[in-house]
Amino acid sequence: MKKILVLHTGGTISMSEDQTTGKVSPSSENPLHTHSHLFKEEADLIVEDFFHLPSPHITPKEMLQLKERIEEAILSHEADGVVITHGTDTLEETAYFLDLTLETTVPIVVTGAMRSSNEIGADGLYNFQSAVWVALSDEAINKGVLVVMNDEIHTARYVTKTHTTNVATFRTPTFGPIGLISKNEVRFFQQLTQDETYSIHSVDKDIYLLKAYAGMDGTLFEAVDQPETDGLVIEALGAGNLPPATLPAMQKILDHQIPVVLVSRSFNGVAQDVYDYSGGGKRLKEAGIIFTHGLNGPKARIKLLVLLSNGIPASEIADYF
Ligand SMILES: NC(=O)C[C@H](N)C(=O)O
Repeated sequence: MKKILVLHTGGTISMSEDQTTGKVSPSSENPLHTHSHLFKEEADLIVEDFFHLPSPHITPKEMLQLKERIEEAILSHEADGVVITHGTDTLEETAYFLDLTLETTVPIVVTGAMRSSNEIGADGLYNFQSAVWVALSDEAINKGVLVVMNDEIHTARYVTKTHTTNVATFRTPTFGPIGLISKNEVRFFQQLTQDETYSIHSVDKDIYLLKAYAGMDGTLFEAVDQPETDGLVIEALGAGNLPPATLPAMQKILDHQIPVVLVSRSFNGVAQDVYDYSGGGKRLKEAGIIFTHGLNGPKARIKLLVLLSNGIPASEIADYF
């Protein structure tokens, strides 16, 4: 029987709702513990309450601790698969961080819930069951970190939370999910392999994320342009353009050798250096701004953090995006 390491980190999946006030808060006992027996015919679950945090409290430091615990379990052959339960607000960032830093073929699956454990139609136990099934599946081997929610399997790299409350919140814009769970069957549609991992031991970098808007000027860029700043990600307009009033401050950041990574604030598509006007993508790229292909802002920030934490010099960062 396969051994699955289950690391609970908190989030709505381990919360309950006060039936009189409607307030949702962390439960004293993880509600999923009462259901471990459901899997006794299928898997040997090793369960740990690793953190008990709402996911807005998760930082790269917790992500690194999680990565180190998983690495230890894999190296000691403690687990044939790993399931992580996590709050959904920052789930995509933790999942992508693990994807970029864990070099393994072992299935690693992240899941969560949109409804707390005692709400009508609670999705936590169902998503947890699906995640265990995916972690047990031979087809999930060597696919990098996967996110399983609401009967769908997504890559950590491109999945994103798209709705504040709907259980169908996790989507992969542009590319779509890579598999599904149909009743008790796990089916993959694509043969993916994990293609990049970086070894890191610390996450002490100051990287900021700014979003462009009509009429934006250089104020926020000037605030970010500090000696201790290690990097900047900008969610630019459309295919990858910025309002011209941002440019003088942006140029100063580039002159200070701070890597600036550009993604699009559009939900679908990839950033491209198309337009040749002041603030247009062609000119931004020529000025030294790094374009990404399909990552959203929070993911590009995680990747920049991982690359810089790995020791890659700012001058070489462009080669990795
Ligand atoms: N559905 C959730 O898990 C949301 C919650 N605020 C969290 O991320 O911790």
